[in-house]
Amino acid sequence: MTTFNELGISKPIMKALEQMGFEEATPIQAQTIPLGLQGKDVIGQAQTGTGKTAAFGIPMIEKINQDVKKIQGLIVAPTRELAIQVSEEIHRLGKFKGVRTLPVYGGQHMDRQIRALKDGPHIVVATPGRLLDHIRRKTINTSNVHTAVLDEADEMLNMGFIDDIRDILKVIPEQKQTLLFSATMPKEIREIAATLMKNPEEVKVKSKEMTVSNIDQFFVEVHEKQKFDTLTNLLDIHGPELAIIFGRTKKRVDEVTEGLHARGFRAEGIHGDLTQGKRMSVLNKFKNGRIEILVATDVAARGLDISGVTHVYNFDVPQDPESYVHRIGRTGRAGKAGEAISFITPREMPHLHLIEKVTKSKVKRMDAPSFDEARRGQQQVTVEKLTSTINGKDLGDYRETAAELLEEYDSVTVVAAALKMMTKERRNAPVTLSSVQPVSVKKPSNNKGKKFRNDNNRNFSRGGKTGGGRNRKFQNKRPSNNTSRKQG
Ligand SMILES: Nc1ncnc2c1ncn2[C@@H]1O[C@H](COP(=O)(O)OP(=O)(O)OP(=O)(O)O)[C@@H](O)[C@H]1O
Ligand SMILES: [Mg+2]
Repeated sequence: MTTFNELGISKPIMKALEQMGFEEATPIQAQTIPLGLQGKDVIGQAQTGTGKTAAFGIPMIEKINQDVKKIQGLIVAPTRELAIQVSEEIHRLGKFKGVRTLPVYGGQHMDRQIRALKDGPHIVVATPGRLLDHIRRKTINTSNVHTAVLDEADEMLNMGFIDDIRDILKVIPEQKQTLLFSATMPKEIREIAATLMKNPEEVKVKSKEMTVSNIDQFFVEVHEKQKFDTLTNLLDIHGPELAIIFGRTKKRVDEVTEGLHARGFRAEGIHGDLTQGKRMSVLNKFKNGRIEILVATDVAARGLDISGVTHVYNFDVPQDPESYVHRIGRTGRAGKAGEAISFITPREMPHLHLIEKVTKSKVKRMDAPSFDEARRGQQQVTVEKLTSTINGKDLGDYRETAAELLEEYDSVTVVAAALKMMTKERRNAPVTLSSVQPVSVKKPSNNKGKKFRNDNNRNFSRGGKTGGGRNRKFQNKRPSNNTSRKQG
């Protein structure tokens, strides 16, 4: 265990960490903060939800001279929502030092952005396309940047972004420090990374699996046509606090969302075809629990840190093992428990085996529940609510009313009626989705860099609070590292 004090962190940042409830450094933070402070180039790999943002954020903030109103730190992230989230975390960490941070991303008014940039932020967190736009218009000056970070580095160095990244790094002073972070780092991407850095130190938090141990991983073998019923049955049984359902395409996301509405679930979809305003509003609704289900393309797979996500469903199997790691990593963050359930059609079983092999994790079989089991599962969710009320709350004058009721009816009838009222019975509306092709196994050598940038993967950004809170001690049962890659 390493305390932040031992890492030699300055007072204003210590104060921020205390306010954020960070009690001790996570392994990736303990290992990379000293290197960052020494000015070394670093490739940092650690599992999802283990605090990589602060691992690169803290040393960057330490090195900012807040009296110089120029951009000194640049962080590049693959999606808009992620740029906003990282910017918010950097703001929280740096506020007592007076460090000013600005997120800069596509889909936002250029004029407003230019005005905010004129105010002289110290750190800019940007998506690559919009950043390049500003560099070309000379509305962002990178000549004072001493630290550059690529968050989700393997994704940023993948086919869709690599040229932009090279162009961005070209205009930053040669003597800069470059930090690359991700939960996944396929070998061929690591090789590209090394060409952009000076003798980078590679820090890999040791762990057998790429995925975090606090996520229980399951698969359900299910035919395409049965997927939707299986999904709603599972949702009834699991009663997730917040759930993310990943679908392969935008159309798929829209159809699943509509289907869920038809069956009475509070769900909204998020993908790259929506306006930025809509994307933000959907994400915010999800974060404050006004909707309980987010249906998403891979645009939401990387980096997003939303507290309360208890379940991730891969309605469609992810295209590659790295995407699997990031998708399921939206739950089980900061030591919390989570469950991930992947739907696999019989023809896709080899693909599941590839995922297991590359991530070195065991995905357990779960039987698809029947409609009857789902009904009983729903009732069980109600029973749990009822028992926690019995145990936890002062029932006051409800007891009196209950006693009166029991003079008139027998106890089983009274409890059954209460359960029926409390249970959200689903409408069993028929839902048919358009058919899709099963995913086939890709040969491992098949230039991994060139993955399908199929959907809206680019330009996802997320806004809003990170799971804040007091005393957030990392209870990671088995701290380990992980791996990540593309999407955007
Ligand atoms: N030392 C710490 N103690 C307690 N909580 C922490 C600590 N460091 C980070 N956190 C919290 O843990 C959560 C996950 O952190 P973060 O988003 O940086 O993870 P990550 O490693 O970047 O994950 P991903 O690979 O999914 O991007 C955040 O809510 C963050 O505020
Ligand atoms: Mg991250």
